[in-house]
Amino acid sequence: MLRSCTAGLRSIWALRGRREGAPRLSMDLQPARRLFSTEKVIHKDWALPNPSWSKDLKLLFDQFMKKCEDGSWERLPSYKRRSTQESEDFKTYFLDPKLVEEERLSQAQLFTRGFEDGLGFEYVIFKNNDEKRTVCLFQGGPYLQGVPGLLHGGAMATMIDIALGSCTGGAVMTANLNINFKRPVPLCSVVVINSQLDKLEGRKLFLSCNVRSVDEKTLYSEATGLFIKLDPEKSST
Ligand SMILES: CCCCCCCCCCCC(=O)SCCNC(=O)CCNC(=O)[C@H](O)C(C)(C)COP(=O)(O)OP(=O)(O)OC[C@H]1O[C@@H](n2cnc3c(N)ncnc32)[C@H](O)[C@@H]1OP(=O)(O)O
Repeated sequence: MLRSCTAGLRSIWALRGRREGAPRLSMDLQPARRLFSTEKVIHKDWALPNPSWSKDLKLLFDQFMKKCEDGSWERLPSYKRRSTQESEDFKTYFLDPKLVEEERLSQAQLFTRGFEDGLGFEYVIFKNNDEKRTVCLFQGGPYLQGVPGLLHGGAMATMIDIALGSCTGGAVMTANLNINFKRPVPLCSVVVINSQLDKLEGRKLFLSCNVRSVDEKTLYSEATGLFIKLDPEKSST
């Protein structure tokens, strides 16, 4: 499995740069300031297929895109940087200019989108607003290895946090995340994270999810999360 993953990656590296919108490899090695001054890179939607996506991931993606046609589901776009409005919302609560330099902040990006195609987190989230649930399709690449041949639990936890967070909306923070890792996830495989909002209690959002294999036969993890809507009266800094 790992050998096919590596072979796949070799062709990905050969292909990238030819793909529209893909930053060239040489450019990615330049200082972050140059990378982030490129509008095309900042505004690129990363939750779309690229050559590193396996057959399973592409197939599931196509199935969910079909479900989007009647409006019951929507694909959530994913950017390296939050929109200006979102950033402003969070800045109000957390950003003490004494703690984070403006120049550093201008380099900030969502760390799950900081890898070359196929090497790290490849994922897309679909949301059903009426049912208050999301489905995240996730393929963890070779740079997310923990135990040899297996996905690192922290990478799984990251995706679970993002998947649960995608059920919330608005300015929220994770207060509690509880994960039961039941089976190890093979590196480069595709998993499906089904998340739902279970309860809303004031500012508290109680969520849960499970992580399964594409054929649904393997239950990899189960998790619950508590997210808190930020209180405009409070600032954490
Ligand atoms: C595709 C796009 C997707 C995009 C989706 C992207 C999602 C990305 C997700 C990334 C999220 C993160 O990484 S977030 C980073 C990791 N998390 C953090 O750093 C959070 C650090 N903690 C905090 O800043 C704070 O504790 C907050 C904001 C969570 C809560 O502070 P607060 O606003 O002052 O609220 P507070 O009064 O303390 O609590 C409100 C109520 O919640 C309860 N409460 C608070 N914390 C807990 C807790 N751990 N366990 C139980 N209960 C708790 C309190 O008892 C209270 O209940 P009651 O008295 O009202 O009953």
